[in-house]
Amino acid sequence: MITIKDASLSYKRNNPVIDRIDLDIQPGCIYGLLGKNGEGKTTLLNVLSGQLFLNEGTCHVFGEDPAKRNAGLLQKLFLLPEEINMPDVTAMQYIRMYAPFYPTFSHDILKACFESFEVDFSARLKKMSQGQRKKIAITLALAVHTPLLLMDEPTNGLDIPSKDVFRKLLASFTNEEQTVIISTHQVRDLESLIDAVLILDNKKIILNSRLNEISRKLFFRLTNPEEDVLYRNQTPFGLMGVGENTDGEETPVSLELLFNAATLHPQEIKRIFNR
Ligand SMILES: Nc1ncnc2c1ncn2[C@@H]1O[C@H](COP(=O)(O)OP(=O)(O)OP(=O)(O)O)[C@@H](O)[C@H]1O
Repeated sequence: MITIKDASLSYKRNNPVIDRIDLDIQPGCIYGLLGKNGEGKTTLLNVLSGQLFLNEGTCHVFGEDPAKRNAGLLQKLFLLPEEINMPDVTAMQYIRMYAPFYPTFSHDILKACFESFEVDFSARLKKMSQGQRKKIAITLALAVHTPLLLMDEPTNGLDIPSKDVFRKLLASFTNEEQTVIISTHQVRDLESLIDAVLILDNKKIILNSRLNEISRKLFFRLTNPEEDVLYRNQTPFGLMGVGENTDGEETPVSLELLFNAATLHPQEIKRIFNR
């Protein structure tokens, strides 16, 4: 449903942010998009939503080039940006400004989000805190219920209980017909929510894999110092490590260990995932 081929984008001449990347995104999955600061996550989400244009290569979303900004395609996708400039209207007026554009808009989801986030939808956005405004923005993103939902750091600014509410709402109100891509540094907020991981590093996609494939190919557990691992980290419980899973071990994926292993050893990760 998303196919990117040989794609490059530069803000400055001869300095691409993404460089000849290929990417296939399957429908019906929640993807976690990970990458260090400045690696191009926001840029990629903007390309997918038709707000930035590639210098080279092609991008197709539901078979169309988002750069053409056809209304039919724009109705099928929604980008929740990290920072949003909101007008001086009430939360409900804000939602009503956008709702008519999206044929998939769901009043049931809207009601559930307002109730769960406990926000006053008659309050003016300009008088809300940053976190309260974020809840309104997330509410709109979930309620439009588009087949493709792109979220840039959605949990930034949310308090701890609201992060939990966000996870529950996302899990309840997305279905197999929707694809969600969530860019974040808060990997703990994504654990138990995502089905697949994308890692952007050094201008390339160095991993695009479902969690079940990741746990088939890698182990994540306490290790002894002599063991051959890709990356390990001292924790209060001992040395947690990630390594190639050659014995059919079944261990839960740690996104933090995975990210460190992949960015430190991209070639090894490529070898393991291509075998
Ligand atoms: N409008 C712009 N003009 C010039 N350079 C830009 C512009 N927007 C982003 N960049 C540069 O492109 C690179 C990628 O930025 P981007 O915001 O996509 O990264 P990111 O992975 O989302 O970062 P972060 O995790 O810090 O939010 C950075 O080096 C950034 O400085």
